[in-house]
Amino acid sequence: MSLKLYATLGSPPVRSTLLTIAALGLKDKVKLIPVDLFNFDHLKPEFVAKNPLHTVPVLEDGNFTLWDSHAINSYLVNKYATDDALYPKDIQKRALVDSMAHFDTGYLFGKGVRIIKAVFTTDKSVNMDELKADVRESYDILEVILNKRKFVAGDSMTIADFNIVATLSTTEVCVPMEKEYPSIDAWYAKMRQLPYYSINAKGVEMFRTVFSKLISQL
Ligand SMILES: N[C@@H](CCC(=O)N[C@@H](CS)C(=O)NCC(=O)O)C(=O)O
Repeated sequence: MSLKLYATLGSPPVRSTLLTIAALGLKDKVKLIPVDLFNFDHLKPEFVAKNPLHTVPVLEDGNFTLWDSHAINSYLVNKYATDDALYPKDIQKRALVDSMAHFDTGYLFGKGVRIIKAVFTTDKSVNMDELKADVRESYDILEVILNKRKFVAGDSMTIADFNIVATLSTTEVCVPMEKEYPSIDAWYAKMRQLPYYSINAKGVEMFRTVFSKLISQL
């Protein structure tokens, strides 16, 4: 096994993959290659050759290269897990996991990252109130989903929970929740109890430090 992950801990998608790696017990088998977004490592030709989207995370498994945390996480479970709990083989259960991956990409992370990009590039042209309202709408949607399920894609924890917890804990830094979300809170408490949750918590604190400094300059 020769696994490499191109990563930076501040990134929510990277953290979802690190949570997946921890859950699978692969931590000691994956070599982390740091990608410094502030140094524009991700725009260097050698990185763009691996991932034309120039995003982290990127996984290399031998000669196989894969980008996008959702694809990486499902690949890791498919290839290395001893059971299918984190990405069920049952077609309908798996479809629910996939639907939450798309919710992350299109809504929660998709909306939140627009704020993050604006702050990190000191782009003053965006309408921050509109962007924040979009993220808050995603919180409302997530509350409705979690009102009916114990975990984001059903009654047991899957890789979708790793994506959503990594994203939500980050968007919360940029867009604090303004009302009560009892179902999100109950789910969040379960996720925080994971023995390896500190991987995410550490990255969120790194993100908070940088974000707070930059937002004060915007
Ligand atoms: N859908 C992708 C999103 C990855 C993503 O946008 N990563 C950000 C860091 S949080 C990034 O690398 N941005 C650099 C860029 O867009 O050039 C995934 O889940 O991996």
